[in-house]
Amino acid sequence: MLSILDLRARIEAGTLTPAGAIDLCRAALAAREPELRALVTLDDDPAISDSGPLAGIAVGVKDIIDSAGLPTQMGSALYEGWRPRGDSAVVARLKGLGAVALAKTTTTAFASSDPTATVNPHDPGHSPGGSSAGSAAAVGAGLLPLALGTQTAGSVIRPASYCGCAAVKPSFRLIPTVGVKTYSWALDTVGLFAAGVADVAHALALVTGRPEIARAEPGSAPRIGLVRQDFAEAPEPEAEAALARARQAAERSGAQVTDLALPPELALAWERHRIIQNYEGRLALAWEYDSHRDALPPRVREHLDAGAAIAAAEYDDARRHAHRARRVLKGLFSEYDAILTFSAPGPAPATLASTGDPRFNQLWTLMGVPCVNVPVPGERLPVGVQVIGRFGDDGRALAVARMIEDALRG
Ligand SMILES: NC(=O)CC(=O)O
Repeated sequence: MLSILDLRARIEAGTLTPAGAIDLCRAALAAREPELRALVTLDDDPAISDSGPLAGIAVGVKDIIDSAGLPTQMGSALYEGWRPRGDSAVVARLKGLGAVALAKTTTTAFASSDPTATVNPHDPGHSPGGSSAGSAAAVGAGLLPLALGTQTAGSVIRPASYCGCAAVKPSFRLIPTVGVKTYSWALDTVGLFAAGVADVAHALALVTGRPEIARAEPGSAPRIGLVRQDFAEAPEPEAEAALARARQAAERSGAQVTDLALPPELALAWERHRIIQNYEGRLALAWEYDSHRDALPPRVREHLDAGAAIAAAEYDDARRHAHRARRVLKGLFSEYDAILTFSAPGPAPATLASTGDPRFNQLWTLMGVPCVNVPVPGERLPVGVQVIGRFGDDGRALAVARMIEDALRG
């Protein structure tokens, strides 16, 4: 895969120019995009800066996130050809750092769960996941060093797990969602995909202006709670095996790993994630639903129908449960430095008709805590594991994730 850190080292050493780095991505895209179908649009003539810490780094931008000069089509015919005047906040920040918004990547319609045309880079008969399908597939295929996604349920961590790349769903609102099409204002979180955890940490530190995120250390013996979320359906054997390997890797690195059964408040919040997601989706997509319901694809129409049937009192009750669960989780993080759990129920589904199940992601999105996908090397399709930190402690979560990644690679 194309690593941000490797490309930047070559640029800073003078053995590669920023324009040359962009050309590497263009060549890689030309070779595999026809089969992968990860992109919606490609900028044929982007401005390429020679300065800035991300000069020469091509970025894939999920097609619900605005990038001036390129259409934002939301994965829906309703927005075909729609062009924003300006950049979203996160794209403006990336361009200010010297990065190039080279392409818009596929998204499920309105970042919901109707599959895209994108295929898994490791097996075209398998799903790349969603809703950030194109970003995960393009990075996992080694075509782009950095891509943007969003997560409302599991749309950053799950596709990264399926496509075998690192990713971070940061603490809630760490990256602004200004200029990003809203599905749920309480859940939507902008995330990053890159080749390895160190690349993701480097990019997050620059994008957020918090260099401490990339400098954080895991600590000499980090206390890790191994969570299986027994209240969710059991995972597949491949996910169990990946979690066991990650546990052993963490223990080899000096971590204390103990099994952690989540308190009941967390399960109650997990059950209510969909109430918040769909109630808010119905209101956020009111124009699309009220004026063009029949033009919506089946899954998003189904979710918005469900949202329309949720009473405000039920939504308010779900939010109270989420608030209580966040308080309980905050208390847990006084005893643990990180949580280790499944990134997805198993490897990518052997179908293009589904983007997979977010049941191991939705709770953490609702809690607003940082989540990192760590690819677990294997012969078969990729299966990742998820490292989760306390709210606002993104650097520590990434440091523990990197410790496990290094041990797995070792
Ligand atoms: N946007 C989302 O997070 C939906 C999903 O997990 O499929």
